[in-house]
Amino acid sequence: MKKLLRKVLPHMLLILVVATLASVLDGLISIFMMNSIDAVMEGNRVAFKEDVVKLIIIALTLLPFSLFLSYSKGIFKRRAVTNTKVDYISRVFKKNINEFQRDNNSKYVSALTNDIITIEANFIEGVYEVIVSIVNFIVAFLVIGYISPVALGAGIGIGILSTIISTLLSKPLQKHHSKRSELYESYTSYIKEVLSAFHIIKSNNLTEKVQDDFYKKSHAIQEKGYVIDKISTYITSLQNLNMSLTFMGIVGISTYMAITGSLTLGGVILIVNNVEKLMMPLIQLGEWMPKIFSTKSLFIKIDESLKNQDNYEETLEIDGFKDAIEFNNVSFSYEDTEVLKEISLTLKKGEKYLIVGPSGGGKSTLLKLLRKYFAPQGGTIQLDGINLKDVKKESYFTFIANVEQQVFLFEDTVRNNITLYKDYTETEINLAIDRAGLRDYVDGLANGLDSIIYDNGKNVSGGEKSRIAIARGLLAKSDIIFLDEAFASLDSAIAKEIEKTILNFEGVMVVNVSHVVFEETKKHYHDVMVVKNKGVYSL
Ligand SMILES: Nc1ncnc2c1ncn2[C@@H]1O[C@H](COP(=O)(O)OP(=O)(O)OP(=O)(O)O)[C@@H](O)[C@H]1O
Repeated sequence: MKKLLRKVLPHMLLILVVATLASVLDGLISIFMMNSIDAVMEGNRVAFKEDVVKLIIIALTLLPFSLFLSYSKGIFKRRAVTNTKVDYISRVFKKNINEFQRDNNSKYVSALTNDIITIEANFIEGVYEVIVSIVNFIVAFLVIGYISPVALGAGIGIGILSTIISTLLSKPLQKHHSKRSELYESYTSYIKEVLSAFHIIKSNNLTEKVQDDFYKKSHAIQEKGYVIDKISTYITSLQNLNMSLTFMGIVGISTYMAITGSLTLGGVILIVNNVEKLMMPLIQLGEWMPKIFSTKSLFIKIDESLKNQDNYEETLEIDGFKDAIEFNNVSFSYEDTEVLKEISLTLKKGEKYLIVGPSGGGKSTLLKLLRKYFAPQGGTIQLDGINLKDVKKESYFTFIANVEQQVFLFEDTVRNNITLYKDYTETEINLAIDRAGLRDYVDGLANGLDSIIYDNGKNVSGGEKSRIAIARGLLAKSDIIFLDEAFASLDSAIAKEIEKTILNFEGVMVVNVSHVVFEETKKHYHDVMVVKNKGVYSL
């Protein structure tokens, strides 16, 4: 909340300056109007004419300021909303990989859509309204004070009462906004699940159940929105009642002062005119302050969800993988499930390792430790003699490539999908394509490397996706390639062919976690290891 305000401070100051100038000009219009009415009452034609000319000049000057004020609001909102979104996404990418994977990513989608829309409607819009209202209130306050301190005293009373009411009433709103945000999160997750399971739902005749569940979830959100609107209406009604009573009071006081001769007719008109200008900002403040306060819970929720539990400071950069990765008595547990216990092993540069074992044995966990998604709770993993825990992730990730069963492809050219938007020469790209066995695929495309891959590879086969992932690793000149069930969904002939290609990579260490084991390729690995019963054993 505070960070966002700091970032848009110059825009807020601009609004403050423009709103102040516009409001002062408006106040001057009231004063010259009062003077012109009093001049008419006194029969002073010369003074009347002068005041009317001044009135017209000020009214014309006010026009560009009013336009600029609404323009500044647009700029302020655009900047504040963009900033909130960009800041959010950059903080999401600061999450640790394992902590991000532990969450359902609908949480982030919901925050980026629903929560940010609420922040825009209640906080960002609210900040603008509050600045303008405060400025208008102060100017109307000074104008009335200039004519009648008594009426001004009444104005102070309204201000204090109104602020107290707004603050007290914003508490229940905060709670409901936070609850609605949670409902949105679960709703977004549900929609994602239902749309991904479209064919399963249709082919198992589950449409009615889905529609029923969908109704319940949508209804819960609408119900919460209804409660929020209801509370907001109560708040606004109370504020309006407060304003109406005070308005009547001030008009009564100024009329009485006119009857007793302590105020001119122009003065009464000025006060009546400015009481409204004093009231409107207060009504606005009464409406917007609870909305602004209610978003506090959303900012807190977003902050909490973006915090990393593990904030270990990595200090070392590496310039490549030179010798070996060693596990020294490494133990790892998920909460209370111990998966690996005091394992020791050495993986050497350029060598190829096949990791097998029963389901749930801990193969993926071993790979996650190697990929630095987790750090072990016991023992150490040494990379060329230094503790992997101390190596900066970005630095380590430069030298490793991951090939998984699910390969993510961007909706972009084959070239950009292979280079991952980094600069390489045509020779380097072509070499990687040849070594990954992608030559036939690329040559068969109408536009070669400039052909577009659509919708996460709808027009690319499973084997071609794996080869693209391998070409990425080769091009990045990775020293280590980790494969995680990379061949699981491939035709065995294609899988064997890709595996053979990888086994021939010189100088590259390969760690292949796989259920799919081919006898003819198995013998080409330097070591085949089984991960089971919390240990790792060479076959
Ligand atoms: N994020 C997690 N939180 C809690 N427990 C987990 C988590 N990930 C894995 N486990 C548990 O740790 C154990 C090892 O899981 P792991 O995924 O490493 O096994 P695996 O050998 O790769 O299994 P599979 O071959 O079925 O993929 C399993 O009992 C699993 O339930």
